[in-house]
Amino acid sequence: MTVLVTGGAGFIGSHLCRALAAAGYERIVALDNFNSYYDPPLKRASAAELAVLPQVKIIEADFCDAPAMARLFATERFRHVIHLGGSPGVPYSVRQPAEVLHNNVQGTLSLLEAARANPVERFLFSSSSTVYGQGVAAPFVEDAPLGVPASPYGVSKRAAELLGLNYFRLHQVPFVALRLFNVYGPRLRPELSLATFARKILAGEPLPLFGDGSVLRDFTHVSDICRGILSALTAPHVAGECLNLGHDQPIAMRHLINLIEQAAGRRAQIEYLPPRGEDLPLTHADLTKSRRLLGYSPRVAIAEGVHEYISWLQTLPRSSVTP
Ligand SMILES: Cc1cn([C@H]2C[C@H](O)[C@@H](COP(=O)(O)OP(=O)(O)O[C@H]3O[C@H](C)C(=O)[C@H](O)[C@H]3O)O2)c(=O)[nH]c1=O
Repeated sequence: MTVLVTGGAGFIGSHLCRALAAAGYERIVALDNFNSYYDPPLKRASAAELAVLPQVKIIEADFCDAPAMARLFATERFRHVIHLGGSPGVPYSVRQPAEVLHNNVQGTLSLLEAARANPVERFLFSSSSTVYGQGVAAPFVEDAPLGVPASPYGVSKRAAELLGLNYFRLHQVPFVALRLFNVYGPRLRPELSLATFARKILAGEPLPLFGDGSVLRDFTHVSDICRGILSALTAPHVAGECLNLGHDQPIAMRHLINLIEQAAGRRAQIEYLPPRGEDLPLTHADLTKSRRLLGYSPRVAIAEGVHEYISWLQTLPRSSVTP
């Protein structure tokens, strides 16, 4: 019985494949198209480390290629699909909306179609806190009305959620939308705030801060996210649901900078830039539903996670840390 992980060589995917193997899943297909969204050698290195695990098979393919996915699903007979892949960047989606909509919506559709023809026990989709949009009261509750997303990325995640929920109703694909809140940890994508700030501070360069540092983010450690995903594979009564995987303790960006300063033992220089229209002022997960349905309870405090991240960054060769 095989589990498919799309985006398997990416940041969350590479952690998840290890967590699945450690939890006893014996065959894991990590699908990735190794696109150039961020440093391809980083992903190749991550895939090479994964390939050492006997449970993991890496397949290089594009999940937007519907005929290829139909063939793959017919051959592999997946038990579970965990769809993490896609175009992940909020500002990138403002620059390249067509590409992001294609990868995140068309790509999800081609996997849903393949799962419709080759039934699976669970289809987990990595959605995002960005679907909550503007003007929603915090903490964000899954079944309360949503605002308009601030970015094409948020739109694409909401559209993909709606497709999956529709396939659950029409075709009984056991779809679950997991709304992830600012996931971080070792191997974090280098363009995100924690990675950017840490690299700049270690290099003694000014870091770019959009706004005055009061933006709040509910940073969630990747190990907590992996525990939530594993629970969602087997928990009863979750098909057709949207569930938050967050930390429920938002911090201001200026506090994040302080934590990095403490962990790195260096002071930050800050270049203040105007706020960006695509950024929500706040993300904050209400965890009532995911605690009830998944037994989800995040364990890693942000100070501990930032410390771990800085220690990991300092193990890398100097050339790959330089911003
Ligand atoms: C890279 C960068 C960011 N920022 C600001 C922009 C935001 O207000 C805040 C957090 O940005 P970050 O890049 O950490 O992540 P988000 O834009 O919240 O989006 C991320 O979290 C959601 C849930 C996803 O679903 C996305 O996949 C993921 O990209 O810091 C800066 O001020 N300077 C910088 O250099």
